[in-house]
Amino acid sequence: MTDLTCDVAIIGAGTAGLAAERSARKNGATTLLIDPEFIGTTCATVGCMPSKLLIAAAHRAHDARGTDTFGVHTGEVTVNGPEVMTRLRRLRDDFAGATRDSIMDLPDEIRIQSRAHFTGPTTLELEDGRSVSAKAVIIATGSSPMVPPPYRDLGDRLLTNDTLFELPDLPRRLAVIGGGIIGMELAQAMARLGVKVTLFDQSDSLGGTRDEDIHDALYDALSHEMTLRLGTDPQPTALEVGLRIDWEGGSEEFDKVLVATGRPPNIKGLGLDATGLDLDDKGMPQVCPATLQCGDLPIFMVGDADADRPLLHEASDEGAIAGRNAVSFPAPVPGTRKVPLAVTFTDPPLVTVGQPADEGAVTGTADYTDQGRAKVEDRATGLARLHADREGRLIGADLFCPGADHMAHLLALAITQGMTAGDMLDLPIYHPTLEEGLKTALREICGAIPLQHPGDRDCGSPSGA
Ligand SMILES: Cc1cc2nc3c(=O)[nH]c(=O)nc-3n(C[C@H](O)[C@H](O)[C@H](O)COP(=O)(O)OP(=O)(O)OC[C@H]3O[C@@H](n4cnc5c(N)ncnc54)[C@H](O)[C@@H]3O)c2cc1C
Ligand SMILES: NC(=O)c1ccc[n+]([C@@H]2O[C@H](COP(=O)([O-])OP(=O)(O)OC[C@H]3O[C@@H](n4cnc5c(N)ncnc54)[C@H](O)[C@@H]3O)[C@@H](O)[C@H]2O)c1
Repeated sequence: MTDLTCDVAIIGAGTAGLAAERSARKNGATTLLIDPEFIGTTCATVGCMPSKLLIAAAHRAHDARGTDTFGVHTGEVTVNGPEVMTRLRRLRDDFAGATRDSIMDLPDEIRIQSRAHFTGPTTLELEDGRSVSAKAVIIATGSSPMVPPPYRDLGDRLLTNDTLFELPDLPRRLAVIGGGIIGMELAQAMARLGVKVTLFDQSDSLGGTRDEDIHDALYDALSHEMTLRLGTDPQPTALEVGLRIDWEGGSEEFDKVLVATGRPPNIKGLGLDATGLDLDDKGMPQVCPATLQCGDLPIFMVGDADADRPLLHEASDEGAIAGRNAVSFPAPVPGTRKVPLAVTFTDPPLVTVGQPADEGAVTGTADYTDQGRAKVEDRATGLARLHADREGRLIGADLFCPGADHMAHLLALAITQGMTAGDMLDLPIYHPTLEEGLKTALREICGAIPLQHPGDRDCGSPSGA
């Protein structure tokens, strides 16, 4: 017997699931939003927002320590760990509370507090034994930290992004396992807050880069703030107090270890094998990135659950596309996917936009170690690489430089609009700004294509540009 029926059932009330529910309802469907907790999204509770709060405190400490060069003397800078963590949790709780309120604003009959698993392509069973029958199902179950076996028995010495933000105080010595996005952001933040940090990765390179020079600049910047041990196979041992990490050729003791070795999709226990979908060796179905449909069934997969572009704005976009397509099934419409944009909030930020420099691309470079505004601010470091096609149209960029998180949006706009390097040079670029640094890269592309240089466009550089 079916206990609940709807047009579209959404499993998971995170960013992607909430967007999917809104979209399906806006398109005329009756919906059910199923989640065991409704505690707020990963972004608000244990992801984007608390991590940025920690990073914000770290930036303040770093800037406070760096004032002497301006002739401004603040005296010794001290970091009060409990105060840092208390502010973090207070604001984090506000963000999470606002998200929870928006969930609670949904009509009661839509919210089903339970875990769900498939019993067929469009039928689900809830933990309390009730069943759900829908015309379409959207999977929006997110992802969770993967903790490799040797770290699982470390008790409270082990931290992941699920537990780090609950610490009452900052640890004195922290091992970070995984030099990907989470590892780099949190390792640098902790180091700037006075924690002695060693970052381990089994790979020889740090994550998030696709350009060798950008990687070298990133490595150089981080290596001044923490110990980097790449290409190692770290192995932990619990001590009476804290833990020891051994690797080939060395060992070091720590108070805590943060494991940031990736976040696989939450598909365990979902019963995907009951759907009839073809599953790969990881148990994942094929998901069309344009429609978010799984195979040819009325099942859609969005957000971190589909493992493609696991970022906040992509989770919202995917939810909205899938919500609409779940209603229009069996005629899903390909959604417009935005220019890929990823920002790692290190200082300076690490950014990728659009395509990498594939064969045939023309690349221009801007050096930020000698850029006027960056020098004014005592932040002169890193570089930007802009990539164009053979016609000079911008197709992508890799940046590790001050202001990269903001300039990335300008570049995404230019790529979306099909602008050439010359078109960008025809826009007003204020002096002296970080954006001005990009002119060097744009001019290099124009020269290499070559693009016609309008007779009335100046090619000089103002002082400190
Ligand atoms: C530390 C950290 C920092 C980050 N920083 C950024 C950032 O700065 N910028 C950025 O763009 N992205 C960032 N991200 C990534 C971003 O947070 C995620 O991409 C986004 O939150 C994914 O949203 P989602 O809806 O897919 O998943 P979630 O928000 O995790 O939602 C999944 C929901 O599914 C529910 N669920 C799971 N299984 C079941 C089941 N069987 N039945 C019912 N419900 C179920 C869960 O309870 C949960 O509510 C960060 C992530 C982390 C971890
Ligand atoms: N600013 C942002 O947008 C932001 C911030 C944080 C997280 N996120 C999202 O969260 C996702 C997950 O981030 P993440 O950093 O956990 O994963 P990741 O995939 O970016 O990095 C994992 C790293 O761990 C290493 N690793 C794996 N197993 C290991 C082991 N046993 N020992 C040592 N190293 C090991 C890998 O080589 C890799 O470098 C990201 O893909 C991103 O989408 C985004």
